[in-house]
Amino acid sequence: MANKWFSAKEVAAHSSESDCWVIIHDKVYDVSSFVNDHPGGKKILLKAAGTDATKQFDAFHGPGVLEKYAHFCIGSVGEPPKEVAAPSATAAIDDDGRIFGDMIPFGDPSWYQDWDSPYYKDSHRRLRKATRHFVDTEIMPFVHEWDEAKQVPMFLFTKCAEMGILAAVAGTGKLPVEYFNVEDTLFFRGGANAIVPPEEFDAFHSFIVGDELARCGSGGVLWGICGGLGIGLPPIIKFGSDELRNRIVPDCLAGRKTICLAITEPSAGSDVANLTTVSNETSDGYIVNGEKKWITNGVFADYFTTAVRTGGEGMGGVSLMVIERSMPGVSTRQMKCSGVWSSGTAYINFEDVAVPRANIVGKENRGFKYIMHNFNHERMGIVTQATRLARVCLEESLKYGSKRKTFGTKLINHPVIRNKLAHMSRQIEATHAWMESVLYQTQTMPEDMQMLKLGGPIALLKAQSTQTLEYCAREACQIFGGLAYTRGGQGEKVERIYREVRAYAIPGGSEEIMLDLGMRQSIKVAQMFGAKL
Ligand code: HEM
Repeated sequence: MANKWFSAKEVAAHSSESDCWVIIHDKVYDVSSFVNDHPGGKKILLKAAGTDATKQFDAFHGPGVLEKYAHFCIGSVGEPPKEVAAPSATAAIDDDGRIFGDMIPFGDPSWYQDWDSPYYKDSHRRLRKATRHFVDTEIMPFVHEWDEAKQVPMFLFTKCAEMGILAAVAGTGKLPVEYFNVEDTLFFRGGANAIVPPEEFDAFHSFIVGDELARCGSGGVLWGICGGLGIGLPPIIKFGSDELRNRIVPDCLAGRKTICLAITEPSAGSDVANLTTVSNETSDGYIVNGEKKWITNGVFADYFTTAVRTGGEGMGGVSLMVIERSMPGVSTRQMKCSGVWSSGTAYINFEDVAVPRANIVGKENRGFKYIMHNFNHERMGIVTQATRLARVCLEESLKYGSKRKTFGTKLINHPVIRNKLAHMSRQIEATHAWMESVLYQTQTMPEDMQMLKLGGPIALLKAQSTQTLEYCAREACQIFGGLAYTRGGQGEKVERIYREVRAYAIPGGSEEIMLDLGMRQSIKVAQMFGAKL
């Protein structure tokens, strides 16, 4: 951004179609080259030419527009400061990290807003700040573009790897330091002085990265970055042979290759035990035939961690194996879905694909167990994202509601709107508190106990989070009115989130299955521990 200073009089001299400047929030924008392309129209922009158009601008645009068009900024209005500029307001209030973010009520979790919490320490606060900066500058301004293009750019994976994001969300509960160089990442380099010293990494660090990423307000971008990696890689890290791990994991964590999990089929969704992709054994491996459907990242992934029937019927005959895009007989096509557009949801065909024995994950016919191992982690990822997306709906509604006026007063002054905001807030805060409590168990409870005791609560929590998301998305759309019915612009996030609700409520266990499983499992576990039911 240029560091020049202009008087209001100087700006006023640039008020024609070929020479058009406007002042917005004390910054001067030269929009001469944009007049004819302005989505709101040429005339309306020209009417504001040479003037301070802050008020009109704020009424019609979301905050991301100025970031995206920062290249039009040629300087500021007023006198240059006599001394070196004071630190920004955010830096001033951010010294001890107790206050962070915009302070919109319930727009961020309570530990951002000066509440005490037993879960977070300085490394969590530093990570929160670094991740937010990355999302604000490298992701948020481009989300709409990527979504409309129906793909995230491949350079995003290397950027995320360089931050340490891919390693943080790789999903094994700890940092997979054997497979990436911590000194190559912003988060983890520097030993004891790192943003997060690697040995301090815990479930809350991973959670913060997922939570802050979800502020981008796009399930497509979120799943584009980590929807495949977060569930496709853990089985390999946990159960793969040394050779398989060393061949695949470092490339995926460095963003050089991408991976996805291929389980669901056209006729086997939540019903994993009945999948029909089959293999015939050969002397050096398998010949695989079958179809997979709704596979996140399948459009571009290099590796498919695939559930294949290698044995008899039911869950005991399923293996996990890594199928590679380069293998003859693999073809993928993009599916047309309501949401998560940029995540590359694919329909996959395997036709006589020869898969070497070395690509089997763990032991033959143990795939069902490995898949089950993944579920708690996958569901907690969905809970994290769904809860933040619900918060985004609330935050956007509060921001919009405090500038949009109807019947002579701001929307937030209408009790009927405040009632909606209240119901959104109470559900988000309740879900968030439960989520933190469960997360804490994932880092204190032995892993075998987690499998037993957390499966039920996590299933219920998943349903809680997606129903909260559904409620908040709906109410936010009502608050935004027509703006939530058009793609892009001020209602961009809520319009998209509303379309993406089902992408959270169905995969990873539909609400119906989650609610039933959650109760069934909880009753069974309680009985095991002595409840007389
Ligand atoms: C730096 C200057 C400006 C830029 C970069 C800009 C950019 C944009 C963009 C990208 C949109 C599409 C909607 C969105 O993404 O939010 C838009 C829409 C619009 N803009 Fe601007 N704009 C500027 C200044 C202004 C000014 C000064 C006015 C009014 C005086 C204005 C009035 C509008 C209107 C009425 C719309 C349509 C809103 C709608 O669809 O609801 N813009 N502008």
